[in-house]
Amino acid sequence: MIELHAIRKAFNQGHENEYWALDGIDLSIEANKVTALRGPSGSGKTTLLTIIGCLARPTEGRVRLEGEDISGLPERFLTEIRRKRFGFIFQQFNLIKGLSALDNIILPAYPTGRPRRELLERAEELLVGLKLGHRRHAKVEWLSGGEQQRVAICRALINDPELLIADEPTANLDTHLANEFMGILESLAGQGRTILLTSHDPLVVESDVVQRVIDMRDGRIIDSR
Ligand SMILES: Nc1ncnc2c1ncn2[C@@H]1O[C@H](COP(=O)(O)OP(=O)(O)OP(=O)(O)O)[C@@H](O)[C@H]1O
Repeated sequence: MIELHAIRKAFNQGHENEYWALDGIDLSIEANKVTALRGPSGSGKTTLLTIIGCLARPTEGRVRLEGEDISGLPERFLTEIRRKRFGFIFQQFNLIKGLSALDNIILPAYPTGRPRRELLERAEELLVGLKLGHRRHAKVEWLSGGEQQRVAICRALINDPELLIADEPTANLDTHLANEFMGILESLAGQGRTILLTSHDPLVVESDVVQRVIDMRDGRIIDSR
């Protein structure tokens, strides 16, 4: 689905504090699989996610999506790809306070022009699927951490993305909620979704739901199984 070729990423390029967060990544992310990036803090996992998700551009190297080289596309095309084909679940969930669960979920779908009624129906369906239908009108700041994450998952799914990207999805969850998240992941994987996540949580990377683990260190891939 996605192929990376010789990806390098520098921060503060040309300055005294130039830092190469990724240093030669060749990787192919397969469709319909759950892949995890594992590695110590600072190994480049999040940086790699942002490049795969078209949130950032590599300094060097090529990214191909379904065979098409997207590395050089203008920003508006990348935004379009991001919106239509990827769903993101961030570590801090990034929900908008003051808005209800439903309103948070439909936000990424506004630019698509789909009718609000249709979006609300789909958002409700997603919430019910994650056993949170009864909290649909609650403001997100009233929800527990696990509930907030489920809202974030619904939001990531509202545009029916081919690839779901999650950065340290269990970092803010206790063991019980982390197990609950793994159950959700299992059902999403069962629907044939392609999922890419970063994690150093053994509960995630050692679970049977994760089909491929890629080990990173110092901006490189050191192992892959
Ligand atoms: N905007 C930035 N400016 C400068 N350096 C950065 C920037 N973003 C990341 N880095 C550096 O790049 C390296 C890789 O960071 P990255 O966030 O990808 O690591 P990570 O493996 O996801 O770590 P963690 O597990 O702690 O989230 C780190 O050393 C980090 O300090």
